[in-house]
Amino acid sequence: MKTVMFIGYGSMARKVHEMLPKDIKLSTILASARSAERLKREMGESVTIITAVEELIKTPDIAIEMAGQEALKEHGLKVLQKKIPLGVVSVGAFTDEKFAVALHDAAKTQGVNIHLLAGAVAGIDGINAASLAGLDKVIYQGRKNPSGWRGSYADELIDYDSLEQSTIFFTGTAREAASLFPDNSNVAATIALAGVGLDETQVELIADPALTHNIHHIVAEGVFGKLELSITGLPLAENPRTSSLAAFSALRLCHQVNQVLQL
Ligand SMILES: NC(=O)C1=CN([C@@H]2O[C@H](COP(=O)(O)OP(=O)(O)OC[C@H]3O[C@@H](n4cnc5c(N)ncnc54)[C@H](O)[C@@H]3O)[C@@H](O)[C@H]2O)C=CC1
Ligand SMILES: O=C([O-])CC(=O)C(=O)O
Repeated sequence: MKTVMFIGYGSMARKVHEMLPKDIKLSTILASARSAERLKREMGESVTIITAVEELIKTPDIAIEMAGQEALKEHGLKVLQKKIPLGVVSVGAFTDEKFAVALHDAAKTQGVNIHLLAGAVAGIDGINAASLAGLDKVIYQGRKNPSGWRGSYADELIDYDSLEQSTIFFTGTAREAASLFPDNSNVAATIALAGVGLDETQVELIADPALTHNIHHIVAEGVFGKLELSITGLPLAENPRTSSLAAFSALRLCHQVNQVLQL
């Protein structure tokens, strides 16, 4: 039986746990100090709850971060230093160049991989393949109901009470988007790292009170031709910021632990 450690046990991680394949066991949760005691009561003996990588007793086959950019910065390096492959959803942390280099070097030294998950979007494979031949431009638009932006830096840019129609409240680069909106725009960083980079990928963020889904629209043009892709993703019931597909992309990595055929 292969084992997985989750870093963070919020909306996304709970969904992945609920759907884990039978041959993968959640052995450990690396939780925040605030939630550790509550999780110990909830999980009983079945899952070990720790708050630091140093407390790890049995090494899992893979660790998946689903806790936020700061948590990735807190635990990512230590996970890799234990030779544990690492799945990452808070890809926006890679906007911090020093951290990105340190994480990359640690993985290389230890001989393990970092899996940057596609998260809430699709088409990362195609964008990455196209980038090898040359991409002229990549544009990402993220549209959510205002509830999907609340609690972020958007609060300073949007007057929620008077918002009646679809409104672009941010235009900038993927680097700016993923660092200004760390819980809502990690996909901008993922698309950028697959394609033309964090400073060349154009991003527009939109609040639309009529929306019940999170809409991700990507346009990429280059030597290969043109890609235009739109995802109308259902948010997780527990967290309107997070599209359910992001959880399923982490679930996919759990499946891949036992898969010979890697799609
Ligand atoms: N790439 C993508 O498509 C997406 C990425 N994300 C990223 O995934 C993260 C998780 O999303 P949700 O589960 O919806 O958020 P959530 O807020 O429901 O859960 C986050 C969990 O992480 C825990 N946590 C926070 N700091 C921690 C730390 N230092 N160590 C251990 N645990 C810690 C919290 O206690 C909470 O249980 C988001 O913060 C965002 O960075 C979210 C949506 C899409
Ligand atoms: O789940 C989504 O719709 C995208 C998201 O929050 C992120 O990229 O951080």
